Amino acid sequence: MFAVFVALVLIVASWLAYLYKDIYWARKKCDWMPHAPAWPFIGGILEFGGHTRTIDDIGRLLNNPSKLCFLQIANHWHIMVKNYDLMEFVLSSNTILDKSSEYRYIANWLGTGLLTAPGYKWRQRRKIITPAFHFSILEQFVEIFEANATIMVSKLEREALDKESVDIYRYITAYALDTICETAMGVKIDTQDNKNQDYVFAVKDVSRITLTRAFSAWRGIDFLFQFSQDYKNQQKNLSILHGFTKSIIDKRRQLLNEIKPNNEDKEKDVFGRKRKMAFLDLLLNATTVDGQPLSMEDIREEVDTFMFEGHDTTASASSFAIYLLANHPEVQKLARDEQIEIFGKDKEKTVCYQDLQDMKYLELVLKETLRIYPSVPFVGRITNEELNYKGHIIPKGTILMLHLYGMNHDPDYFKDPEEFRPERFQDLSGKYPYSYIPFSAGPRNCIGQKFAMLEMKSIVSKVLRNFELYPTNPPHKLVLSAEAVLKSLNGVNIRLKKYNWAQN
Ligand code: HEM
Repeated sequence: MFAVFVALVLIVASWLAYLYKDIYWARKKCDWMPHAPAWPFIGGILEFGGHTRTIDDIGRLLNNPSKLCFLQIANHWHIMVKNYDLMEFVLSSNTILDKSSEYRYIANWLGTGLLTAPGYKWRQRRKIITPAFHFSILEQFVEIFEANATIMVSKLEREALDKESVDIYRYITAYALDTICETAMGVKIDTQDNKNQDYVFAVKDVSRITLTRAFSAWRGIDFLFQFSQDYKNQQKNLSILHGFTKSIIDKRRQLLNEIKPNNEDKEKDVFGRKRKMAFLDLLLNATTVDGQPLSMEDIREEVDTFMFEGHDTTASASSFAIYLLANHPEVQKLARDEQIEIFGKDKEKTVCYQDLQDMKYLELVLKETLRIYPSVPFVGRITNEELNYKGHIIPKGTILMLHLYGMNHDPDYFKDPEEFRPERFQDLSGKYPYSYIPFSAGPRNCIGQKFAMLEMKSIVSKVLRNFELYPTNPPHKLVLSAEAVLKSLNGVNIRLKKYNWAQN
């Protein structure tokens, strides 16, 4: 019996030694930066006090002159980065392209689509997908943005006008889901009319579970996670999400087949309307380097990636922009004056791409919103070789956690960082380009950045043309949570009154 016990102890000890041996060396090699307190085995997990405190907790660890911190969590180690030079070094690199291990939680849903793809696969996919964001394609989407925004305005008029408080995020997120689905997949899902709610719920729940796993010592371990209730929820949700995407891909494939080739109608859809090119069409027609069409799985993971990256990010940012406008009447006035200049007497005139380009002040408002509330607060990479950075070693296998939120709120880069001042972007000299990178930077930057700015301008413009925005009484205080996308856990509440455009 004693021998079995000793054998067991030896097995466990060897297993732990195997798991933790690299950390010992990583610690030593990273002695050129401050280290977060670490307990045996669990490391620095106790430094974190739950997801509403993640931003502050990381900010605290980085509050030192180097703006760097070595952090061990279980058997992984991170370098947390708010240091300008290292941020630039990582993001501008053509070799530090692999995403960190936290992304594998979302990979259950997104597979290895563009966001999560390892470097070698990413290059090929990025080449295939880049044309989908050409100006001529984005231009076609303006009509879809506007049509869905009209539905949202009617809903707000019915349900939210003159109420004490309305959570604008709820409305914008449904708008953004409808919009990304119609643009990316070419189909309407009408979530604004309360359809496909199981899909909407599954999107939300999978995002929540992803965050919980990224910041939990035991849920991050696949073997333990499979015994939790969230594992069961996740499996159910994934089957809804993947089933939905597959059925959409099938429908779109069928629709494209029904359009007669070499026929003057080929630019029209089956309903006789001018056919819009969806990203999905591009994927259905794409081939790999060896001339093979993309498989169903290849297409599905890209469509899921766009559904995720393309709605939650813009929904959060647009809601925060509207919240900031409601709380800053002088900025709201300037933004509306610009709308009046562009739309003249007719607030319902057909909006075109150029109109959105002309909204220069609104663009400053959105940039400043993304500085204060960056939709993606952190970006993670992993090193797959040992790196030499200014004579220091960054070991192979290091997770580099880039704190975009922290940079944006650092007074060394932005004077009075907590103040909402869109004008600051008018004369930002460009001295520190990597201090403001809401869409990341370098080769793996956000492919949807132009799409996002257009969509956000479109929806905020529509709201400004139809409503006066006010803070709630007392003013609503946001409870921020750094999920995969930055959110407010208690909603984004404001008050709305009808804006009388005729007075202009
Ligand atoms: C306010 C809106 C948005 C913000 C702030 C934003 C921000 C970002 C950031 C920071 C990254 C880098 C993520 C990382 O390295 O982990 C990224 C990547 C990406 N974004 Fe966006 N995004 C926005 C909207 C969109 C939209 C609308 C789409 C699609 C229509 C999109 C699609 C993507 C994709 C596919 C990637 C991965 C790119 C690659 O690795 O090549 N994003 N985004």
